[in-house]
Amino acid sequence: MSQFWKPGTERPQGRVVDDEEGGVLFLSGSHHSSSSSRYGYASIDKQRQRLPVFKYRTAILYLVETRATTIIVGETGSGKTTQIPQYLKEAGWAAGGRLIACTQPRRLAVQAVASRVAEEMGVKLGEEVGYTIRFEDVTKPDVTVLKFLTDGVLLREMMDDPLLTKYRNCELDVKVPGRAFEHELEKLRHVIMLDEAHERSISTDILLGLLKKIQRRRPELRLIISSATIEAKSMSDFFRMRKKRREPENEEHGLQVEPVILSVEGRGFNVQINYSEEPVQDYVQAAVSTVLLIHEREPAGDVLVFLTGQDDIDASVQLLNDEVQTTGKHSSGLIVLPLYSGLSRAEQELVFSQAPRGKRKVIISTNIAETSLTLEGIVYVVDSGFSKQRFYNPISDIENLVVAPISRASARQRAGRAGRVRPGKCYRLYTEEYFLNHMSNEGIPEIQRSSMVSCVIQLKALGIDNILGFDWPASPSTEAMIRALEILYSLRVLDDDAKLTSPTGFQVAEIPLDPMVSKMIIASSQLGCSEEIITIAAVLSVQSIWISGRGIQKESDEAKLRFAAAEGDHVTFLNVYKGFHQSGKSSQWCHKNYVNYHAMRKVLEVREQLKRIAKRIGLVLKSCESDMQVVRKAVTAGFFANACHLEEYSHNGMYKTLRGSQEVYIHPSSVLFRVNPKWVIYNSLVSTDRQYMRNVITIDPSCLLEAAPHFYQLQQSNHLLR
Ligand SMILES: Nc1ncnc2c1ncn2[C@@H]1O[C@H](COP(=O)(O)OP(=O)(O)OP(=O)(O)O)[C@@H](O)[C@H]1O
Repeated sequence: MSQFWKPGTERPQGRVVDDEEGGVLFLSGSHHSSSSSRYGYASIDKQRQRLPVFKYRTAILYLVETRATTIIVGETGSGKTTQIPQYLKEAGWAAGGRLIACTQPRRLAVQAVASRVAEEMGVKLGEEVGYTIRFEDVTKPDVTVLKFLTDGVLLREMMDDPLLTKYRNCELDVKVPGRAFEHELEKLRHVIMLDEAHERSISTDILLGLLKKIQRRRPELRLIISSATIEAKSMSDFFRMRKKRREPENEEHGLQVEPVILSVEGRGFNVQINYSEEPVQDYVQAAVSTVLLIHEREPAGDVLVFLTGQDDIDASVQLLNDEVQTTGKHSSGLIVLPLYSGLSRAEQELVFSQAPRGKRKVIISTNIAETSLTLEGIVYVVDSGFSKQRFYNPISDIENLVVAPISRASARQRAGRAGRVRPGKCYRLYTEEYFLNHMSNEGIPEIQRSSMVSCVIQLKALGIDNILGFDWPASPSTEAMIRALEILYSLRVLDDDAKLTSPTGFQVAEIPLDPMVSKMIIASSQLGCSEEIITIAAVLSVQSIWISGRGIQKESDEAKLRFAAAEGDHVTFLNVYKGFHQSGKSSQWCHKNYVNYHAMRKVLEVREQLKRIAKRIGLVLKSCESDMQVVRKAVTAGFFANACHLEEYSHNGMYKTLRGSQEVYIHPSSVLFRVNPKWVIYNSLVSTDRQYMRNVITIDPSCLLEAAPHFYQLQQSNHLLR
């Protein structure tokens, strides 16, 4: 490997050195001195005590006792996520029916951390320690005291309980005076921990703004904000109360409202960083070659590879599996597993299973595995240096998923996936010079590069009317806000006073999907095609149901033609779903038809969950059998804003969006590629050399006027009906 790889510059051990100084991600000053086997045999209590955060237990508990907001910064693997909630419980913060909540930005991390903490506490998952993620609640009322949940779920819970009073689970008599009041106040004291705040997910940012607001009303609500790399100072400034808002009576109760920062020193095991000597041209190919080299030359230990999305992960899984089958020489003993959010639960959980003796597990993942996860066997990490990120342009109202370079903070998180239970190595598929001089230090907060539509609807559902005046840790652009209000108004989710409409606005807010998809589902209930539309919504929620990859494009395109519907992709999805169902949900059927079996299992899961929600909010579940005209109408009711028409004299399939006149093309993966019907609606855009529409359906333009007369103004109607 020496020809290809350059180790990061060596530094003496013993002190945490910032990697900018020396080009080495220093995991020196390592807390663990034990070998992996020693570590493996240590009792759970011993393991817990060896974590760097343990030395800070008393300090943390003191700060939480005396401060409204505590910001804890510590290296990856120092024990923040798994230990701090347990310390709080041990110190009595869960006594008297209270609940300690700890949020994570990612679903997989929530499940993994909850089961680890349950194991450490020796309890059954779902009892004292539980978790809640979208569509899944594994907690027990009156029994669960430690609850892990996604930041998105906590936000949704706030819609029903804006002051989060349920986290105290006890009645309160607020009128009692004097010492009794203190007793009542005691009941209110509970802790919410926002973990991995450095990821700056939209939901975490909204929570930060909301919790700051709640704290003004309920300062006895304690907040812990924890992260590996957060810019602690700016977070602390955000929570600093402005003078006029300070409430001296809280300080009389011994509580200081000003935030405090605690820095936890010490890291996990050493991780040796290696950089590519030359810039890499093709990171998929480079990742595959690196895995094969590791397998050939390095001692036992599993490998975790970070790529960007389902396409390149599936491609590299296939390349590695081909290698295993054809040459067998270098690759026997490899077990290759994909990991991305489009996989079903069962498939995702495979990555936690232990490889059989003599085998090496290779997990190829998106950044879903970047934070909080401990995958026990991982010794080697391969980092492509890229991830798929959302970028939104409020002027064109186009949100793209773009493959973009990661930040140094992300690179450190990725490296940190090795070295959690024993020393490890990280292979970065970029040069050291690039890491030091060209990578940004932190990523851009998601809120500043996303459409605000979902965010606005959530805030509205929380009763926050002055959205433009909301206190954000990082402000979204005014254009994005205005654009979101405009879209929600046109979907008739907001009324003339920018309040949620009844029932549509409230129903849309209840469905945890993009409001356009939610509106499509609500319309389908009225049109009598909700069974079909819910299937379509479930398919749209996974990245792709097709198997694609190098060398199989022709076969996969031919297979797709077997299901292709003249109406477009949405109806094609219904044909695939029907075929899958009729085959008895068979994996062989999927294999034969180039359909991604994992993705179809996920579709089944999401579909069931959506049906449950639809019933709960009073929608009628009904099938339209073969009447695809109503299906198109329902899609139009949600996605009318994405209507496009083919340019009259276009010979290369150029469309223009009706609103904004943006130039767009049908994506080659669509069944309507090269068919080029006159009028279409798309579900999303991807941008490569051009703006491509993904998941496209033909429409009758008169349906646009029917679905959104206010949106497509009269002056456009002549053009529409031309
Ligand atoms: N499932 C697990 N199996 C074995 N060890 C684990 C597991 N989960 C956690 N650990 C041990 O606990 C340590 C601390 O994990 P924890 O997730 O609490 O750290 P953290 O500081 O929150 O890191 P990060 O910011 O990366 O999430 C790990 O480095 C590992 O040694």
